[in-house]
Amino acid sequence: MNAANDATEWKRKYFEVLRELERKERDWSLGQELLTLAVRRLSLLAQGLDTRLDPHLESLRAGLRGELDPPRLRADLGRITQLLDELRDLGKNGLDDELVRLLGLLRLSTSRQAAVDNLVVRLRQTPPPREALIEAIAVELNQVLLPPTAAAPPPAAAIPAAAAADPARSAELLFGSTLAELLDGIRLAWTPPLEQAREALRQRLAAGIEQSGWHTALDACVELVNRAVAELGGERDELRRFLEQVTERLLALEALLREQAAGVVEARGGRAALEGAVGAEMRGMREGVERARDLDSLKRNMLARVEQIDRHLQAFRSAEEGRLARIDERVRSLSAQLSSMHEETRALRGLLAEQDERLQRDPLTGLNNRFAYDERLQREFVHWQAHGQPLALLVWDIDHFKRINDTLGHAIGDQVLVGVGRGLASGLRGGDFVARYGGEEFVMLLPGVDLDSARGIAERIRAEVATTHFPVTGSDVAVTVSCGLTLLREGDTPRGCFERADQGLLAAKRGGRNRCVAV
Ligand SMILES: Nc1nc2c(ncn2[C@@H]2O[C@H](COP(=O)(O)OP(=O)(O)OP(=O)(O)O)[C@@H](O)[C@H]2O)c(=O)[nH]1
Repeated sequence: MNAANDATEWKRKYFEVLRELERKERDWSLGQELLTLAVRRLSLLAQGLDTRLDPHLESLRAGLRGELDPPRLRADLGRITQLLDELRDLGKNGLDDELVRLLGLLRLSTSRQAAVDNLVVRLRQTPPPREALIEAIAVELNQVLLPPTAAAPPPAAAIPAAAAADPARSAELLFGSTLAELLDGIRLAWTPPLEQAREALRQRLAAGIEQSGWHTALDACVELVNRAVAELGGERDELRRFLEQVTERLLALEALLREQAAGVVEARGGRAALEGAVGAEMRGMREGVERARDLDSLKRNMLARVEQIDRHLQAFRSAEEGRLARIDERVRSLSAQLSSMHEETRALRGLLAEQDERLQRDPLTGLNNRFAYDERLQREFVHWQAHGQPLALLVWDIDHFKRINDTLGHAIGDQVLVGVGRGLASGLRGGDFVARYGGEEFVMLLPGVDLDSARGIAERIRAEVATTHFPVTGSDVAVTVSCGLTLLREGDTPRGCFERADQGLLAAKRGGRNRCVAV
């Protein structure tokens, strides 16, 4: 009886254990299937983020469809995490949009498809806060994940030995460790607080996640990744602002540099050195930006470079100031010298003009002298050669002047010379020229006057002198003058022309004086 009872009891216990084992096996299979689906759904979340990522996500999903192949899964996960690392500029809103889009891409059983489609429409119309969005998606995923499907055999290597006897526990551990591995592989720029949160979540996941907490664990992972992405965006904004500030400061420095450098011709060497130094710092900045792994080191590098540029500029400016002060001093002394030279030159020029005037003026009569006449005749001769305008040359001589000297004295003779000179000059118009040639002899140059006109002018002057009583000390004196005149002719030299006029004068003297002879 006892033996029979024992046998019955043993069988009952055996069947109980068998049922329990079958139940756990079903649970484990369900867990395994759910885990597979979770990873596939996670991969779907990332689908479409980047075309390079998509083939690996598809490969990962394909790997999860058949028998699990851990080395292949690990390879796919490695490549996916590496690519995720490159997708740092993914925005928070973009990820939310992707969640909704991916939810819309799910192809489910007819009963769930309508509910999911409905949810997608509602989310697109009025996007809820992100927490609510994740909650809604998690609810739908849970609905999809809960009905069991055909069980896949577990990969022996994926089941921890300690948990092998407990399939449910194995599923919890596998789910947790897979998520932890995924989380581990996401190489975003984790800030210290986020890194702490990630470590805490990873430990929680590694300890295993009960089936009822899977959607919360998924939420936590997505939430953490979104926070990291958002912080990355914030950090990028901060970096952009910082770089803008640096750029502004550099532009200000550059403007100052240009201002300092403007007009400084001699400072080429200093400027080249400064430009070289600034250029090196700028190159350092660029390399710093390329090498910088985080904002703090980038900021330190940038500020150090900017300060270095500032120092170069200060050194350049003080060198420039010294140089400009020396130039200023030199310029001041030069301008003092220049103004004194200018004064001296002006005085000298006045003196020269005075001397020139004296050189060209006859001191007795105040008329042009022989020297001035030679110069003027030369000029008129050149002009005549160029333009062919007539030029009349008249030579005058006071008749019997020796007698005046002899009878009235030399001093009275001088006064007569002055009077006659004045008389000759008063008979001319602007542009004409009269000079005392020497002794009691005078010459005239009448530009633009033909021979007839010259003869007329000479006659008028001669008559004027003949009828004038020139005042002298205590009396007045009447004199007559004779004139020989001619025009410049082809082949003439100034001297030849004068000699011809002189011949005319001689003829006038011979002809009885007080007359004009044109030749
Ligand atoms: N007072 C004065 N006499 C001068 C000056 N220059 C020349 N004479 C005189 O002028 C006189 C010129 O005399 P002549 O050359 O003989 O001729 P003239 O007496 O004028 O006789 P004709 O010319 O033939 O009419 C000389 O006695 C000179 O000494 C001068 O600057 N002042």
